[in-house]
Amino acid sequence: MSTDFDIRFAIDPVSASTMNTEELRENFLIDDLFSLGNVNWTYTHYDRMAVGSAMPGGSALQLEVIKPTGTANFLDRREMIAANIGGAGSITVDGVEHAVGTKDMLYVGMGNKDVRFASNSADAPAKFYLVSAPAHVSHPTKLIRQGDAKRIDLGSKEAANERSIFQFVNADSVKTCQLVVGLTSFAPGSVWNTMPAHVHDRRMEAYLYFELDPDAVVVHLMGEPDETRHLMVRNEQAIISPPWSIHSGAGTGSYTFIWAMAGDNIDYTDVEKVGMDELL
Ligand SMILES: O=C[C@H](O)[C@@H](O)CC(=O)C(=O)O
Ligand SMILES: [Zn+2]
Repeated sequence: MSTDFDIRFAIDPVSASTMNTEELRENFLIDDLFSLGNVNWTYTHYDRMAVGSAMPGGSALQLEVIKPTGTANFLDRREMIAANIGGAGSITVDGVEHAVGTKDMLYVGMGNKDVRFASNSADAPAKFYLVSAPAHVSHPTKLIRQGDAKRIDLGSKEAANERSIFQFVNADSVKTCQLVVGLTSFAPGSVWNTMPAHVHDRRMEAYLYFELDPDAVVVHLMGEPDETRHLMVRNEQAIISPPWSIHSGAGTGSYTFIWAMAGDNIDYTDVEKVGMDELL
Protein backbone atom coordinates (compact mmCIF):
# COMPACT_ATOMS: atom_id res chain seq x y z
CA MET A 1 0.00 0.00 0.00
CA SER A 2 1.03 3.63 -0.28
CA THR A 3 -0.10 6.83 1.39
CA ASP A 4 0.09 9.97 -0.72
CA PHE A 5 -0.70 13.53 0.21
CA ASP A 6 -0.72 16.95 -1.34
CA ILE A 7 -1.15 20.34 0.25
CA ARG A 8 -3.58 23.07 -0.72
CA PHE A 9 -2.80 26.56 0.49
CA ALA A 10 -5.58 28.89 1.61
CA ILE A 11 -6.51 31.07 -1.35
CA ASP A 12 -8.00 34.50 -0.78
CA PRO A 13 -11.02 35.70 -2.78
CA VAL A 14 -9.10 38.36 -4.74
CA SER A 15 -6.54 35.79 -5.98
CA ALA A 16 -9.28 33.31 -6.79
CA SER A 17 -11.08 35.88 -8.93
CA THR A 18 -8.02 36.14 -11.23
CA MET A 19 -7.67 32.37 -11.83
CA ASN A 20 -8.30 30.60 -15.10
CA THR A 21 -10.02 27.22 -15.34
CA GLU A 22 -6.84 25.20 -14.78
CA GLU A 23 -5.82 27.27 -11.75
CA LEU A 24 -9.28 27.01 -10.22
CA ARG A 25 -9.24 23.22 -10.69
CA GLU A 26 -5.73 22.89 -9.23
CA ASN A 27 -6.71 24.79 -6.11
CA PHE A 28 -10.29 23.77 -5.45
CA LEU A 29 -10.96 20.38 -7.11
CA ILE A 30 -9.76 16.91 -6.05
CA ASP A 31 -10.09 14.85 -9.24
CA ASP A 32 -8.02 11.78 -8.29
CA LEU A 33 -9.53 10.93 -4.93
CA PHE A 34 -9.96 7.14 -4.90
CA SER A 35 -7.33 4.65 -6.03
CA LEU A 36 -7.38 0.94 -5.24
CA GLY A 37 -4.90 -0.11 -2.57
CA ASN A 38 -4.06 3.43 -1.51
CA VAL A 39 -4.75 6.08 1.09
CA ASN A 40 -4.75 9.54 -0.48
CA TRP A 41 -4.91 12.83 1.37
CA THR A 42 -5.37 16.46 0.42
CA TYR A 43 -4.20 18.46 3.42
CA THR A 44 -5.74 21.94 3.25
CA HIS A 45 -4.83 25.14 5.04
CA TYR A 46 -8.54 25.92 5.41
CA ASP A 47 -9.08 25.11 9.09
CA ARG A 48 -6.41 22.36 8.61
CA MET A 49 -9.12 20.12 7.18
CA ALA A 50 -7.70 17.06 5.45
CA VAL A 51 -9.83 15.34 2.81
CA GLY A 52 -8.88 11.88 1.66
CA SER A 53 -9.72 8.33 0.76
CA ALA A 54 -8.93 4.73 1.59
CA MET A 55 -9.87 2.06 -0.94
CA PRO A 56 -8.75 -1.36 0.27
CA GLY A 57 -8.70 -4.31 -2.15
CA GLY A 58 -7.65 -7.78 -1.04
CA SER A 59 -5.62 -6.57 1.94
CA ALA A 60 -6.26 -4.01 4.65
CA LEU A 61 -4.89 -0.46 4.50
CA GLN A 62 -3.39 1.29 7.49
CA LEU A 63 -3.93 4.92 8.42
CA GLU A 64 -0.36 6.21 8.24
CA VAL A 65 0.86 9.53 9.51
CA ILE A 66 1.62 12.22 6.94
CA LYS A 67 4.30 14.86 7.41
CA PRO A 68 1.96 17.90 7.56
CA THR A 69 0.35 16.77 10.84
CA GLY A 70 3.72 16.90 12.60
CA THR A 71 2.73 14.12 15.00
CA ALA A 72 3.79 10.52 15.60
CA ASN A 73 0.37 9.14 14.60
CA PHE A 74 -2.22 10.64 12.29
CA LEU A 75 -4.91 11.02 14.98
CA ASP A 76 -2.69 12.19 17.87
CA ARG A 77 -4.21 15.70 17.59
CA ARG A 78 -7.03 15.04 15.12
CA GLU A 79 -10.45 13.50 14.71
CA MET A 80 -11.75 11.82 11.56
CA ILE A 81 -14.92 10.64 9.88
CA ALA A 82 -14.81 7.81 7.33
CA ALA A 83 -17.87 7.59 5.09
CA ASN A 84 -18.19 4.44 3.01
CA ILE A 85 -19.52 5.06 -0.52
CA GLY A 86 -18.44 1.64 -1.85
CA GLY A 87 -19.12 -2.00 -0.96
CA ALA A 88 -19.40 -3.21 2.62
CA GLY A 89 -16.23 -2.98 4.67
CA SER A 90 -14.82 -2.61 8.13
CA ILE A 91 -12.57 -0.28 10.07
CA THR A 92 -10.55 -1.61 12.98
CA VAL A 93 -9.70 1.06 15.54
CA ASP A 94 -7.05 0.06 18.10
CA GLY A 95 -8.14 -3.57 17.84
CA VAL A 96 -11.93 -3.03 17.79
CA GLU A 97 -13.56 -3.90 14.47
CA HIS A 98 -16.50 -1.82 13.26
CA ALA A 99 -18.60 -3.03 10.32
CA VAL A 100 -19.08 -0.04 8.01
CA GLY A 101 -21.70 -0.70 5.34
CA THR A 102 -22.50 1.37 2.28
CA LYS A 103 -23.39 4.94 3.32
CA ASP A 104 -22.45 4.30 6.95
CA MET A 105 -20.01 6.72 8.56
CA LEU A 106 -17.56 5.97 11.37
CA TYR A 107 -16.39 8.74 13.68
CA VAL A 108 -12.89 8.05 15.02
CA GLY A 109 -11.84 10.15 17.98
CA MET A 110 -8.51 11.79 18.75
CA GLY A 111 -5.73 9.61 20.13
CA ASN A 112 -6.43 6.31 18.39
CA LYS A 113 -3.18 4.95 17.05
CA ASP A 114 -3.92 1.92 14.91
CA VAL A 115 -6.64 2.32 12.27
CA ARG A 116 -7.10 -0.26 9.48
CA PHE A 117 -9.50 -0.15 6.57
CA ALA A 118 -10.73 -3.36 4.91
CA SER A 119 -13.18 -4.44 2.22
CA ASN A 120 -15.47 -7.41 2.85
CA SER A 121 -14.95 -8.49 -0.77
CA ALA A 122 -12.17 -7.47 -3.15
CA ASP A 123 -14.75 -7.70 -5.97
CA ALA A 124 -16.80 -4.89 -4.40
CA PRO A 125 -14.22 -2.77 -2.58
CA ALA A 126 -15.20 -0.40 0.16
CA LYS A 127 -14.50 3.26 -0.66
CA PHE A 128 -13.90 5.23 2.50
CA TYR A 129 -14.13 8.99 2.02
CA LEU A 130 -12.11 10.57 4.83
CA VAL A 131 -12.37 13.98 6.44
CA SER A 132 -10.19 14.99 9.37
CA ALA A 133 -9.78 18.15 11.41
CA PRO A 134 -7.69 19.16 14.44
CA ALA A 135 -9.23 18.11 17.77
CA HIS A 136 -8.59 18.99 21.40
CA VAL A 137 -10.66 16.32 23.18
CA SER A 138 -11.01 12.61 22.53
CA HIS A 139 -14.63 11.69 21.86
CA PRO A 140 -15.71 8.04 21.57
CA THR A 141 -15.47 6.28 18.25
CA LYS A 142 -18.97 5.72 16.90
CA LEU A 143 -20.75 4.26 13.90
CA ILE A 144 -23.44 6.50 12.41
CA ARG A 145 -26.00 5.09 9.97
CA GLN A 146 -28.25 7.05 7.64
CA GLY A 147 -31.17 6.03 9.88
CA ASP A 148 -29.45 7.78 12.82
CA ALA A 149 -29.15 11.02 10.87
CA LYS A 150 -31.43 14.00 11.39
CA ARG A 151 -33.38 14.39 8.15
CA ILE A 152 -34.39 17.77 6.79
CA ASP A 153 -36.46 17.97 3.60
CA LEU A 154 -35.93 21.10 1.55
CA GLY A 155 -36.73 22.66 -1.82
CA SER A 156 -39.40 21.96 -4.39
CA LYS A 157 -39.92 19.99 -7.58
CA GLU A 158 -40.67 23.20 -9.46
CA ALA A 159 -37.30 24.71 -8.52
CA ALA A 160 -35.54 21.37 -9.26
CA ASN A 161 -34.03 21.45 -5.76
CA GLU A 162 -36.24 18.98 -3.85
CA ARG A 163 -33.80 17.18 -1.58
CA SER A 164 -33.20 15.58 1.81
CA ILE A 165 -30.33 16.63 4.02
CA PHE A 166 -29.15 13.87 6.36
CA GLN A 167 -27.20 15.37 9.24
CA PHE A 168 -25.10 12.38 10.31
CA VAL A 169 -23.43 14.58 12.93
CA ASN A 170 -26.17 16.06 15.10
CA ALA A 171 -26.85 16.61 18.79
CA ASP A 172 -28.17 13.06 19.30
CA SER A 173 -25.83 11.04 17.08
CA VAL A 174 -22.21 11.77 17.90
CA LYS A 175 -19.98 14.27 19.68
CA THR A 176 -17.20 15.88 17.65
CA CYS A 177 -14.77 18.73 18.23
CA GLN A 178 -15.01 20.42 14.85
CA LEU A 179 -16.43 18.07 12.24
CA VAL A 180 -20.01 18.50 11.01
CA VAL A 181 -20.80 15.96 8.29
CA GLY A 182 -23.82 14.72 6.39
CA LEU A 183 -25.22 13.53 3.09
CA THR A 184 -27.71 15.11 0.71
CA SER A 185 -29.84 13.14 -1.75
CA PHE A 186 -32.40 14.30 -4.28
CA ALA A 187 -35.94 13.58 -5.35
CA PRO A 188 -35.98 12.23 -8.94
CA GLY A 189 -35.56 15.11 -11.42
CA SER A 190 -34.19 17.58 -8.88
CA VAL A 191 -30.59 18.59 -9.59
CA TRP A 192 -29.85 21.80 -7.66
CA ASN A 193 -28.03 21.69 -4.34
CA THR A 194 -27.62 24.55 -1.90
CA MET A 195 -29.59 27.03 -4.01
CA PRO A 196 -30.48 29.56 -2.63
CA ALA A 197 -26.80 29.64 -1.60
CA HIS A 198 -25.10 30.61 1.63
CA VAL A 199 -21.68 31.35 3.10
CA HIS A 200 -20.24 30.64 6.57
CA ASP A 201 -16.90 32.36 7.07
CA ARG A 202 -16.34 30.53 10.37
CA ARG A 203 -16.45 27.09 8.73
CA MET A 204 -14.82 25.79 5.57
CA GLU A 205 -16.57 23.01 3.70
CA ALA A 206 -15.82 20.14 1.34
CA TYR A 207 -18.27 18.39 -0.99
CA LEU A 208 -17.81 14.88 -2.38
CA TYR A 209 -20.04 14.32 -5.40
CA PHE A 210 -20.90 10.68 -6.17
CA GLU A 211 -23.51 8.40 -7.76
CA LEU A 212 -23.16 10.37 -11.04
CA ASP A 213 -23.31 8.60 -14.41
CA PRO A 214 -19.92 8.50 -16.16
CA ASP A 215 -20.96 11.15 -18.69
CA ALA A 216 -22.71 13.43 -16.20
CA VAL A 217 -21.22 16.50 -14.52
CA VAL A 218 -22.13 18.69 -11.62
CA VAL A 219 -21.60 22.33 -12.50
CA HIS A 220 -20.35 23.43 -9.09
CA LEU A 221 -20.52 27.13 -8.28
CA MET A 222 -17.94 28.81 -6.08
CA GLY A 223 -16.66 32.30 -5.34
CA GLU A 224 -17.87 35.30 -3.46
CA PRO A 225 -21.57 35.86 -4.19
CA ASP A 226 -20.80 38.78 -6.50
CA GLU A 227 -17.84 37.10 -8.24
CA THR A 228 -18.83 33.51 -9.03
CA ARG A 229 -16.88 30.84 -10.91
CA HIS A 230 -17.66 27.24 -11.76
CA LEU A 231 -15.95 23.85 -11.59
CA MET A 232 -17.02 20.93 -13.80
CA VAL A 233 -17.08 18.05 -11.33
CA ARG A 234 -17.34 14.36 -12.27
CA ASN A 235 -18.23 11.23 -10.33
CA GLU A 236 -16.35 10.69 -7.05
CA GLN A 237 -14.53 14.00 -7.20
CA ALA A 238 -14.47 16.48 -4.33
CA ILE A 239 -14.36 20.24 -4.09
CA ILE A 240 -12.85 22.37 -1.36
CA SER A 241 -14.93 25.39 -0.48
CA PRO A 242 -13.04 28.25 1.19
CA PRO A 243 -14.86 29.94 4.07
CA TRP A 244 -15.63 33.01 1.92
CA SER A 245 -17.15 31.04 -0.96
CA ILE A 246 -20.62 29.93 -1.92
CA HIS A 247 -20.86 26.17 -2.61
CA SER A 248 -23.75 25.14 -4.77
CA GLY A 249 -24.20 23.00 -7.83
CA ALA A 250 -26.51 21.67 -10.51
CA GLY A 251 -26.14 18.20 -12.02
CA THR A 252 -26.76 17.30 -15.65
CA GLY A 253 -28.14 14.09 -14.13
CA SER A 254 -28.78 12.61 -10.72
CA TYR A 255 -26.18 12.52 -7.98
CA THR A 256 -25.64 12.42 -4.22
CA PHE A 257 -23.10 14.32 -2.16
CA ILE A 258 -21.42 14.29 1.22
CA TRP A 259 -20.73 17.65 2.83
CA ALA A 260 -18.26 18.16 5.66
CA MET A 261 -17.33 21.26 7.59
CA ALA A 262 -14.73 22.29 10.16
CA GLY A 263 -14.07 25.60 11.84
CA ASP A 264 -15.06 27.84 14.68
CA ASN A 265 -18.43 26.37 15.60
CA ILE A 266 -20.47 23.24 14.91
CA ASP A 267 -23.81 25.00 14.43
CA TYR A 268 -25.21 23.79 11.10
CA THR A 269 -27.82 26.55 11.05
CA ASP A 270 -25.29 29.36 11.53
CA VAL A 271 -24.99 30.54 7.91
CA GLU A 272 -25.40 33.80 6.03
CA LYS A 273 -28.05 33.37 3.38
CA VAL A 274 -27.21 34.80 -0.03
CA GLY A 275 -30.19 36.45 -1.70
CA MET A 276 -30.86 35.50 -5.33
CA ASP A 277 -30.36 39.18 -6.24
CA GLU A 278 -26.83 39.14 -4.72
CA LEU A 279 -25.46 36.50 -7.12
CA LEU A 280 -23.32 37.81 -9.95
O1 LIG B 1 -23.61 24.21 5.25
C1 LIG B 1 -24.30 23.24 4.82
C2 LIG B 1 -23.96 22.64 3.53
O2 LIG B 1 -23.56 23.60 2.59
C3 LIG B 1 -24.91 21.60 2.94
O3 LIG B 1 -25.46 20.82 3.96
C4 LIG B 1 -26.00 22.17 2.07
C5 LIG B 1 -26.78 21.10 1.38
O4 LIG B 1 -26.54 19.93 1.53
C6 LIG B 1 -27.87 21.53 0.49
O5 LIG B 1 -28.44 22.62 0.70
O6 LIG B 1 -28.20 20.79 -0.45
ZN1 LIG C 1 -22.45 25.33 3.61
